[in-house]
Amino acid sequence: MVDRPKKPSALSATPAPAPQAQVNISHSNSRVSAVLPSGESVEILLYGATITSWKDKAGEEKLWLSEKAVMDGSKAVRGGIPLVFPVFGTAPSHEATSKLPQHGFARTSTWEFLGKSTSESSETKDGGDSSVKLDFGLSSAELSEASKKAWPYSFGLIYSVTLGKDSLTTSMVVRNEGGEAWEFQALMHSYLRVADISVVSVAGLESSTYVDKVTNPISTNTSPAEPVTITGKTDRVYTPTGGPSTAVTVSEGSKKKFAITRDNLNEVVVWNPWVDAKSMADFAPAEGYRNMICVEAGAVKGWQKLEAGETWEGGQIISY
Ligand SMILES: O=P(O)(O)OC[C@H]1O[C@H](O)[C@H](O)[C@@H](O)[C@@H]1O
Repeated sequence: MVDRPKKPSALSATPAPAPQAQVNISHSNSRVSAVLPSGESVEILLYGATITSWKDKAGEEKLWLSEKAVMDGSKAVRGGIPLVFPVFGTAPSHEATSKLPQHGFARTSTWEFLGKSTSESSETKDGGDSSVKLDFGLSSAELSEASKKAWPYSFGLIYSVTLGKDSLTTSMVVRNEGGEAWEFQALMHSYLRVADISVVSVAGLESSTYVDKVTNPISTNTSPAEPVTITGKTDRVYTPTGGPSTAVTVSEGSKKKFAITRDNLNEVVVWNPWVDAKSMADFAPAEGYRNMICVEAGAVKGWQKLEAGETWEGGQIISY
Protein backbone atom coordinates (compact mmCIF):
# COMPACT_ATOMS: atom_id res chain seq x y z
CA MET A 1 0.00 0.00 0.00
CA VAL A 2 1.43 3.32 -1.01
CA ASP A 3 1.46 5.81 1.76
CA ARG A 4 -0.02 9.07 0.60
CA PRO A 5 2.49 11.84 1.18
CA LYS A 6 -0.17 14.39 1.81
CA LYS A 7 -2.91 12.86 3.87
CA PRO A 8 -5.90 15.13 4.15
CA SER A 9 -5.91 16.47 7.64
CA ALA A 10 -9.06 16.17 9.67
CA LEU A 11 -11.38 19.06 9.13
CA SER A 12 -11.05 21.42 12.01
CA ALA A 13 -14.21 21.41 14.06
CA THR A 14 -16.58 24.28 13.20
CA PRO A 15 -16.75 26.49 16.26
CA ALA A 16 -20.08 26.23 18.07
CA PRO A 17 -22.16 29.37 17.78
CA ALA A 18 -21.84 31.66 20.78
CA PRO A 19 -24.76 31.31 23.18
CA GLN A 20 -27.50 33.79 22.39
CA ALA A 21 -30.23 35.09 24.63
CA GLN A 22 -33.41 33.12 24.10
CA VAL A 23 -36.49 35.20 23.58
CA ASN A 24 -39.82 33.45 23.62
CA ILE A 25 -43.22 34.79 22.82
CA SER A 26 -46.07 32.78 24.30
CA HIS A 27 -48.51 31.08 21.96
CA SER A 28 -51.32 33.26 23.13
CA ASN A 29 -49.19 36.32 22.31
CA SER A 30 -49.80 37.52 25.83
CA ARG A 31 -46.28 37.45 27.23
CA VAL A 32 -42.63 37.68 26.28
CA SER A 33 -39.81 36.04 28.16
CA ALA A 34 -36.06 36.15 27.75
CA VAL A 35 -33.30 33.99 29.22
CA LEU A 36 -29.60 34.87 29.06
CA PRO A 37 -27.10 32.08 28.28
CA SER A 38 -25.91 32.46 31.88
CA GLY A 39 -29.43 31.71 33.23
CA GLU A 40 -30.92 35.07 34.26
CA SER A 41 -34.49 35.57 33.07
CA VAL A 42 -37.30 38.09 32.77
CA GLU A 43 -40.97 37.77 31.86
CA ILE A 44 -43.21 40.58 30.63
CA LEU A 45 -46.96 40.52 30.18
CA LEU A 46 -48.08 42.54 27.15
CA TYR A 47 -50.96 43.72 29.31
CA GLY A 48 -49.44 46.83 30.85
CA ALA A 49 -45.95 45.80 29.66
CA THR A 50 -45.86 44.57 33.25
CA ILE A 51 -42.68 42.77 34.28
CA THR A 52 -44.02 39.81 36.24
CA SER A 53 -40.79 37.95 36.96
CA TRP A 54 -37.07 38.69 37.14
CA LYS A 55 -34.76 35.90 38.24
CA ASP A 56 -31.02 35.67 38.80
CA LYS A 57 -28.96 32.84 37.33
CA ALA A 58 -29.74 30.60 40.30
CA GLY A 59 -33.45 31.01 39.53
CA GLU A 60 -34.09 33.18 42.58
CA GLU A 61 -37.00 35.59 42.05
CA LYS A 62 -36.17 39.26 42.64
CA LEU A 63 -39.68 40.71 42.36
CA TRP A 64 -42.75 40.14 44.52
CA LEU A 65 -45.92 39.07 42.72
CA SER A 66 -49.19 38.50 44.55
CA GLU A 67 -50.53 34.94 44.44
CA LYS A 68 -53.87 36.52 43.58
CA ALA A 69 -52.56 38.92 40.95
CA VAL A 70 -55.09 39.11 38.12
CA MET A 71 -53.20 38.14 34.97
CA ASP A 72 -56.01 37.93 32.43
CA GLY A 73 -55.97 41.57 31.39
CA SER A 74 -59.03 42.62 33.35
CA LYS A 75 -57.20 44.47 36.13
CA ALA A 76 -53.74 45.96 36.77
CA VAL A 77 -51.28 43.31 37.99
CA ARG A 78 -50.57 43.35 41.75
CA GLY A 79 -46.82 42.95 41.86
CA GLY A 80 -43.83 42.81 39.53
CA ILE A 81 -43.21 46.17 37.85
CA PRO A 82 -46.37 47.85 36.55
CA LEU A 83 -45.95 51.16 34.70
CA VAL A 84 -47.65 54.33 35.82
CA PHE A 85 -48.51 56.83 33.04
CA PRO A 86 -49.77 59.55 32.46
CA VAL A 87 -50.83 60.20 36.06
CA PHE A 88 -49.56 59.01 39.43
CA GLY A 89 -52.51 58.29 41.73
CA THR A 90 -55.40 60.49 40.63
CA ALA A 91 -55.30 64.19 39.83
CA PRO A 92 -58.78 65.65 40.34
CA SER A 93 -57.41 69.20 40.15
CA HIS A 94 -55.36 68.67 36.98
CA GLU A 95 -58.09 69.31 34.44
CA ALA A 96 -56.55 67.40 31.48
CA THR A 97 -55.88 64.28 33.52
CA SER A 98 -58.74 64.37 35.99
CA LYS A 99 -60.86 61.75 34.23
CA LEU A 100 -58.24 59.01 34.34
CA PRO A 101 -58.34 56.11 36.79
CA GLN A 102 -55.66 55.70 39.50
CA HIS A 103 -52.15 55.49 37.94
CA GLY A 104 -53.45 56.07 34.40
CA PHE A 105 -53.86 53.64 31.53
CA ALA A 106 -50.36 52.33 30.72
CA ARG A 107 -50.69 49.46 33.21
CA THR A 108 -54.10 48.43 31.86
CA SER A 109 -53.44 48.74 28.11
CA THR A 110 -52.11 46.02 25.86
CA TRP A 111 -48.68 46.89 24.50
CA GLU A 112 -47.01 45.68 21.33
CA PHE A 113 -43.73 43.75 21.44
CA LEU A 114 -41.37 45.59 19.08
CA GLY A 115 -38.51 43.11 19.21
CA LYS A 116 -35.19 42.40 20.87
CA SER A 117 -31.72 43.74 20.45
CA THR A 118 -28.37 42.89 21.99
CA SER A 119 -25.42 45.22 22.01
CA GLU A 120 -21.96 44.05 20.95
CA SER A 121 -20.36 45.85 23.84
CA SER A 122 -22.26 43.57 26.18
CA GLU A 123 -20.92 40.33 24.73
CA THR A 124 -19.29 37.77 26.99
CA LYS A 125 -15.71 36.52 26.36
CA ASP A 126 -16.96 33.66 24.20
CA GLY A 127 -19.10 36.02 22.13
CA GLY A 128 -22.38 35.09 23.87
CA ASP A 129 -24.93 37.66 25.01
CA SER A 130 -24.56 39.17 28.44
CA SER A 131 -27.65 41.31 28.03
CA VAL A 132 -30.80 41.50 25.98
CA LYS A 133 -33.07 44.48 25.40
CA LEU A 134 -36.77 44.02 24.77
CA ASP A 135 -38.78 46.93 23.39
CA PHE A 136 -42.50 47.50 23.82
CA GLY A 137 -44.68 50.17 22.27
CA LEU A 138 -47.99 51.83 23.05
CA SER A 139 -49.57 54.71 21.17
CA SER A 140 -52.80 56.65 21.46
CA ALA A 141 -54.24 54.74 18.49
CA GLU A 142 -54.09 51.49 20.48
CA LEU A 143 -55.90 52.76 23.56
CA SER A 144 -59.36 51.59 24.56
CA GLU A 145 -62.17 53.96 23.60
CA ALA A 146 -62.69 54.80 27.28
CA SER A 147 -59.01 55.78 27.75
CA LYS A 148 -58.96 57.80 24.51
CA LYS A 149 -62.01 59.69 25.68
CA ALA A 150 -60.55 60.35 29.12
CA TRP A 151 -57.17 61.51 27.74
CA PRO A 152 -57.53 62.54 24.08
CA TYR A 153 -53.85 63.36 23.32
CA SER A 154 -51.60 61.86 20.65
CA PHE A 155 -48.59 60.10 22.10
CA GLY A 156 -46.11 57.32 21.45
CA LEU A 157 -44.42 55.38 24.23
CA ILE A 158 -41.47 53.04 23.92
CA TYR A 159 -40.64 51.01 27.01
CA SER A 160 -37.36 49.10 27.01
CA VAL A 161 -36.52 46.31 29.41
CA THR A 162 -32.86 45.29 29.44
CA LEU A 163 -31.93 42.10 31.24
CA GLY A 164 -28.28 42.02 32.26
CA LYS A 165 -26.17 39.61 34.29
CA ASP A 166 -26.87 41.33 37.58
CA SER A 167 -29.24 44.11 36.66
CA LEU A 168 -32.54 45.02 35.11
CA THR A 169 -32.85 48.33 33.29
CA THR A 170 -36.23 49.81 32.47
CA SER A 171 -36.52 52.99 30.46
CA MET A 172 -39.33 54.87 28.84
CA VAL A 173 -39.41 57.28 25.93
CA VAL A 174 -42.49 59.48 25.73
CA ARG A 175 -43.21 61.42 22.54
CA ASN A 176 -45.85 64.00 21.84
CA GLU A 177 -47.18 62.95 18.43
CA GLY A 178 -49.89 65.59 18.36
CA GLY A 179 -50.15 69.25 17.54
CA GLU A 180 -50.70 70.62 21.07
CA ALA A 181 -48.70 70.50 24.29
CA TRP A 182 -49.68 68.13 27.11
CA GLU A 183 -48.42 67.14 30.55
CA PHE A 184 -47.80 63.79 32.20
CA GLN A 185 -46.31 61.93 35.14
CA ALA A 186 -44.52 58.57 34.89
CA LEU A 187 -43.32 55.98 37.38
CA MET A 188 -41.96 52.44 37.52
CA HIS A 189 -43.85 50.73 40.32
CA SER A 190 -41.27 48.09 41.33
CA TYR A 191 -42.35 45.52 43.92
CA LEU A 192 -39.03 44.25 45.30
CA ARG A 193 -38.98 40.88 47.04
CA VAL A 194 -37.47 40.75 50.51
CA ALA A 195 -37.32 37.93 53.04
CA ASP A 196 -38.26 39.95 56.13
CA ILE A 197 -39.50 43.56 56.03
CA SER A 198 -38.66 44.03 59.73
CA VAL A 199 -34.92 44.12 58.94
CA VAL A 200 -35.15 46.07 55.67
CA SER A 201 -33.62 49.54 55.38
CA VAL A 202 -33.58 51.91 52.44
CA ALA A 203 -30.59 54.25 52.12
CA GLY A 204 -30.25 57.23 49.80
CA LEU A 205 -33.36 59.02 51.07
CA GLU A 206 -31.72 60.65 54.11
CA SER A 207 -32.31 64.33 54.88
CA SER A 208 -34.72 64.59 51.95
CA THR A 209 -38.09 66.24 51.49
CA TYR A 210 -40.96 63.79 51.38
CA VAL A 211 -44.71 63.90 51.08
CA ASP A 212 -46.38 61.54 53.53
CA LYS A 213 -49.62 60.23 52.02
CA VAL A 214 -50.54 58.28 55.17
CA THR A 215 -51.00 61.26 57.49
CA ASN A 216 -54.34 63.03 57.48
CA PRO A 217 -54.07 65.57 55.99
CA ILE A 218 -51.16 64.66 53.72
CA SER A 219 -48.00 66.31 55.09
CA THR A 220 -44.61 67.43 53.79
CA ASN A 221 -41.60 66.58 55.96
CA THR A 222 -37.83 66.19 55.93
CA SER A 223 -36.51 62.69 56.55
CA PRO A 224 -33.96 62.04 59.31
CA ALA A 225 -30.29 61.39 58.55
CA GLU A 226 -30.78 57.61 58.93
CA PRO A 227 -31.96 55.06 56.35
CA VAL A 228 -35.71 54.44 56.14
CA THR A 229 -37.14 51.41 57.96
CA ILE A 230 -40.70 50.09 57.64
CA THR A 231 -42.69 49.50 60.81
CA GLY A 232 -46.23 50.16 59.58
CA LYS A 233 -48.21 51.37 56.60
CA THR A 234 -45.88 53.52 54.49
CA ASP A 235 -46.70 55.65 51.47
CA ARG A 236 -44.18 58.43 50.84
CA VAL A 237 -42.97 60.40 47.87
CA TYR A 238 -39.32 61.35 48.41
CA THR A 239 -37.28 63.85 46.46
CA PRO A 240 -33.77 62.61 47.35
CA THR A 241 -31.38 65.48 48.05
CA GLY A 242 -28.60 63.86 46.04
CA GLY A 243 -30.64 63.99 42.80
CA PRO A 244 -31.37 61.09 40.45
CA SER A 245 -27.76 59.96 40.16
CA THR A 246 -27.57 59.06 43.87
CA ALA A 247 -28.28 55.36 44.26
CA VAL A 248 -31.10 54.22 46.52
CA THR A 249 -30.12 50.96 48.16
CA VAL A 250 -32.30 48.36 49.84
CA SER A 251 -30.60 46.22 52.48
CA GLU A 252 -31.77 43.34 54.64
CA GLY A 253 -29.83 43.42 57.87
CA SER A 254 -26.28 44.13 56.76
CA LYS A 255 -26.75 42.56 53.31
CA LYS A 256 -27.25 44.89 50.37
CA LYS A 257 -30.06 43.45 48.22
CA PHE A 258 -30.76 46.08 45.55
CA ALA A 259 -29.30 49.32 44.28
CA ILE A 260 -31.49 51.58 42.16
CA THR A 261 -30.00 54.33 40.05
CA ARG A 262 -32.25 56.70 38.16
CA ASP A 263 -32.10 58.77 35.03
CA ASN A 264 -34.38 61.81 34.85
CA LEU A 265 -36.68 60.35 37.52
CA ASN A 266 -36.43 62.76 40.44
CA GLU A 267 -38.78 61.08 42.90
CA VAL A 268 -38.74 57.81 44.78
CA VAL A 269 -41.97 56.46 46.22
CA VAL A 270 -41.72 53.99 49.09
CA TRP A 271 -44.90 51.99 49.64
CA ASN A 272 -45.85 49.11 51.88
CA PRO A 273 -49.56 48.62 52.66
CA TRP A 274 -48.78 46.72 55.90
CA VAL A 275 -51.92 45.11 57.40
CA ASP A 276 -54.14 47.06 54.98
CA ALA A 277 -53.02 44.40 52.48
CA LYS A 278 -55.62 42.13 54.10
CA SER A 279 -58.42 44.25 52.67
CA MET A 280 -56.97 44.20 49.14
CA ALA A 281 -58.73 41.48 47.16
CA ASP A 282 -55.75 40.78 44.88
CA PHE A 283 -53.05 40.83 47.57
CA ALA A 284 -52.02 37.34 48.69
CA PRO A 285 -50.91 35.85 50.92
CA ALA A 286 -52.32 38.34 53.41
CA GLU A 287 -48.97 38.34 55.23
CA GLY A 288 -47.18 39.02 51.92
CA TYR A 289 -46.55 42.63 52.91
CA ARG A 290 -43.68 41.23 55.01
CA ASN A 291 -41.98 40.02 51.85
CA MET A 292 -42.18 43.10 49.67
CA ILE A 293 -41.28 46.73 49.47
CA CYS A 294 -42.21 49.03 46.63
CA VAL A 295 -39.40 51.41 45.74
CA GLU A 296 -40.73 53.31 42.78
CA ALA A 297 -38.65 55.61 40.61
CA GLY A 298 -40.74 58.32 39.00
CA ALA A 299 -41.30 61.82 37.76
CA VAL A 300 -44.42 62.49 39.81
CA LYS A 301 -43.99 65.84 41.53
CA GLY A 302 -45.63 68.42 39.33
CA TRP A 303 -45.86 67.64 35.61
CA GLN A 304 -43.57 66.97 32.68
CA LYS A 305 -44.62 69.12 29.76
CA LEU A 306 -44.11 68.07 26.15
CA GLU A 307 -44.67 70.49 23.30
CA ALA A 308 -45.79 69.10 19.92
CA GLY A 309 -43.11 66.73 18.58
CA GLU A 310 -41.02 66.77 21.77
CA THR A 311 -39.61 63.67 23.47
CA TRP A 312 -38.85 62.86 27.11
CA GLU A 313 -36.85 59.92 28.43
CA GLY A 314 -36.44 58.46 31.90
CA GLY A 315 -35.31 55.19 33.39
CA GLN A 316 -33.84 53.15 36.21
CA ILE A 317 -31.26 50.42 36.71
CA ILE A 318 -31.97 47.93 39.48
CA SER A 319 -28.93 45.86 40.33
CA TYR A 320 -28.20 43.27 42.99
O1 LIG B 1 -53.53 49.79 44.41
P1 LIG B 1 -52.78 50.51 43.34
O2 LIG B 1 -53.67 51.36 42.47
O3 LIG B 1 -51.97 49.56 42.51
O4 LIG B 1 -51.77 51.49 44.05
C1 LIG B 1 -50.82 51.01 44.95
C2 LIG B 1 -50.02 52.16 45.55
O5 LIG B 1 -49.28 52.77 44.54
C3 LIG B 1 -48.37 53.82 44.98
O6 LIG B 1 -47.33 53.28 45.71
C4 LIG B 1 -49.09 54.89 45.74
O7 LIG B 1 -48.19 55.80 46.36
C5 LIG B 1 -50.01 54.31 46.77
O8 LIG B 1 -50.81 55.35 47.31
C6 LIG B 1 -50.88 53.21 46.20
O9 LIG B 1 -51.68 52.66 47.21
